[in-house]
Amino acid sequence: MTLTLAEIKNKIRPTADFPKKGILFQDIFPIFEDPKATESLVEHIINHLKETGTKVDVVVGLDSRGFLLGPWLANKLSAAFVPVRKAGKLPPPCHKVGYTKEYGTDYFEISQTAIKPGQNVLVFDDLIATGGSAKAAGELIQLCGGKTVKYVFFVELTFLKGKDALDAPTFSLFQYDD
Ligand SMILES: O=P(O)(O)OC[C@H]1O[C@H](OP(=O)(O)OP(=O)(O)O)[C@H](O)[C@@H]1O
Ligand SMILES: Nc1ncnc2[nH]cnc12
Ligand SMILES: [Mg+2]
Repeated sequence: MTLTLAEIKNKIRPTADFPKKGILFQDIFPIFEDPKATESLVEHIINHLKETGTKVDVVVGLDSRGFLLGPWLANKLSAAFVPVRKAGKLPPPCHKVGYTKEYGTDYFEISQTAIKPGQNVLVFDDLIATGGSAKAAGELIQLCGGKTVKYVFFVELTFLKGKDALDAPTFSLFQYDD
């Protein structure tokens, strides 16, 4: 039995002032404590992609929470999976970009050879806040010659307007507006 979006959203656990004062942290890990909820999450995403006829050659998952379902989605779409990793984790040659997220700054890297020029890429992550992380992933995909066709998240913090920074349409299952 597939869980409804409302049933899955109920499992997300908010914590005030984590990891920094002023941040309301939305913890998605309790969803994964329930295998049915996890499976339903995948089903809801795949149904949307099928309904919208999204053609995907490569799913790019963002280190680290984008690795939770990225390979699973790639498998369901018969697509490749490619990781974007935090700096220093992937062997060279890599492309590298710096970015700012809701509670810090970081660097992301991608293997220069993992995406072939012209491939259609879907970026997957658990959550979009300011959009800094997803935008950096889009820049890395451009450096590889790939074309980002969609950004997919479970959670969107709409009040931070992260999707305005992105170069392709976004899809999110759960929105929080404060
Ligand atoms: O839209 P933004 O403001 O860029 O924030 C969103 C990003 O922040 C979190 O990752 P984080 O870097 O905290 O690390 P993790 O995935 O390894 O937990 C989250 O998983 C997203 O990747
Ligand atoms: N408010 C938030 N909750 C969980 N993960 C996040 N990543 C960036 N902002 C976040
Ligand atoms: Mg992350």
